[in-house]
Amino acid sequence: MHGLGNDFVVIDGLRQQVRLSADDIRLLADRRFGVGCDQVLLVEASQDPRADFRYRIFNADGGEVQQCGNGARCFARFVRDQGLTRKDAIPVETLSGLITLHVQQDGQVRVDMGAPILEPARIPFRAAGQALRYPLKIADQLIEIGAVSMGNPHAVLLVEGVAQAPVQSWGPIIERHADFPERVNVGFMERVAPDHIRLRVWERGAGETLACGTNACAAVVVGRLWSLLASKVRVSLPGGDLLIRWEGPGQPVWMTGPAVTVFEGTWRTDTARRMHATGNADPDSRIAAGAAGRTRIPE
Ligand SMILES: N[C@H](CCC[C@H](N)C(=O)O)C(=O)O
Repeated sequence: MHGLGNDFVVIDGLRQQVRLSADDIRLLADRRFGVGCDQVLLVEASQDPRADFRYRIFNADGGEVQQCGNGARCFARFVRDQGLTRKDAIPVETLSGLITLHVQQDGQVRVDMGAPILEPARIPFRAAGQALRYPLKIADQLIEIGAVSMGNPHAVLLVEGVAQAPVQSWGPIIERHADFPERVNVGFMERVAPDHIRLRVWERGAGETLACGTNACAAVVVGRLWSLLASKVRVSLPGGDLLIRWEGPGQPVWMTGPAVTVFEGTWRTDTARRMHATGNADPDSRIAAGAAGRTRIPE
């Protein structure tokens, strides 16, 4: 499935017993040796009486994370299309708490992503205290960022134009900056108008993606805190547009956008693991292929 080109392998953990290691996730997410995706979503029964389901989110690097905006919409589409619920308002448990998904008549999904978290310790982000703008030293430069959690951590910086933004160079540096002890997703925001931004995102554990729902929320929060944006903003990402609404501190962020199913299938974990384990690519050629960016070869 995908939400604006941010793609997912969504696994039914309700009607089958699923146990995947971090290696399995990396292999499944690999675009040559596996199926290929930015994140893997695992749908399971909820432990929370207020929700019928929980869904777990794993980045392509195998790490489990707290929240995923595009993934939440795809989860809603999945449980509806699989006949697992007939509700229009679907409460779901995630690592960062309960969120409610609304499947609309037009096929779009509207999500209450909860209120943004601005206290540095809860992002987590190392800072002297809470502020609107934070200095961040990268290489020999001092840049200014906003820092927000949507259940998962986000840094947002303003750029003149997203096309020339240093996503590939600064993205990985900021993702692993010492001031973000759990790493961070990095948004490069171009303000077009009070109700319109362009955004490119280097995602924690996945690299640059075509869209990132939680960073779109975080960017609008930062833009409003910096008095640059209105309460309703069209966020144009490389994969398409999201509509984000935020009335101000303490209020929830609402995200509306599409969710598309592109394929259904069966992943043969046994053969995939065995075939990969016996793969005879010699280390040098694997490294060369990886270096050429042709594929992300799991270790
Ligand atoms: N890379 C994110 C998880 C996926 C978020 C993104 N795909 C979205 O749509 O919000 C993280 O490590 O927190």
